[in-house]
Amino acid sequence: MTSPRAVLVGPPGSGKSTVGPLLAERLGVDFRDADADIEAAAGRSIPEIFTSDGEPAFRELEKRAVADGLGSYEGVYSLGGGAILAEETRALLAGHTVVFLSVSMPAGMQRTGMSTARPVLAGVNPRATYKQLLEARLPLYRSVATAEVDTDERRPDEVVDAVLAALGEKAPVEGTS
Ligand SMILES: Nc1ncnc2c1ncn2[C@@H]1O[C@H](COP(=O)(O)OP(=O)(O)O)[C@@H](O)[C@H]1O
Ligand SMILES: O=C(O)C1=C[C@@H](OP(=O)(O)O)[C@@H](O)[C@H](O)C1
Ligand SMILES: [Mg+2]
Repeated sequence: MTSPRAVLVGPPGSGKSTVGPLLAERLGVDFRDADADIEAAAGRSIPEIFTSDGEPAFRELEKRAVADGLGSYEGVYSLGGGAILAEETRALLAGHTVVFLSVSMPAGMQRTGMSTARPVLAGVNPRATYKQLLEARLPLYRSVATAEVDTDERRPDEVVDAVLAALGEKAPVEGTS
């Protein structure tokens, strides 16, 4: 049975899609992003899927994509921020190496603020939406995580260092790899 080397979870803006490829490069493994897989399979962007089919339909696609990925990927695997909302997905994550990338509300808002790519943050009061989302999901991220890394004060490459340390993998010394 194959298993991803590390699964990245966390709220929108925690840096899963940015840190994932950097982490994969450092570990010398492949990278996959569940959102990219869903978009490729559907032939549509995530906002398009939300608009035409609605969030429940997106969550179904997400559940199937993540179940496939967890069973077949061996590299670093970044999930969308809401993947852990599905109880089946949380159950499937048991036994995997799951890193929760945490982010505070101000930093997460700043990182996601300029983008329209996340329908869950669209609306009249993105601040309240983001706060609610963090509060509701924090226990879920923690329930599946085998390690937690705070991303607030770290650049993406520093997040990678912290993830490698949390996984017990020594970060290669500059210039020796
Ligand atoms: N550690 C970080 N420090 C500063 N900006 C970051 C960091 N990680 C990600 N970003 C930026 O935040 C935005 C969202 O990152 P992304 O990787 O898409 O997050 P996620 O996949 O978790 O939603 C991007 O513009 C990215 O460049
Ligand atoms: O938090 C969420 O519910 C979502 C987060 C997005 O991924 P990122 O966390 O990578 O932004 C994407 O899966 C979709 O827009 C829904
Ligand atoms: Mg992402």
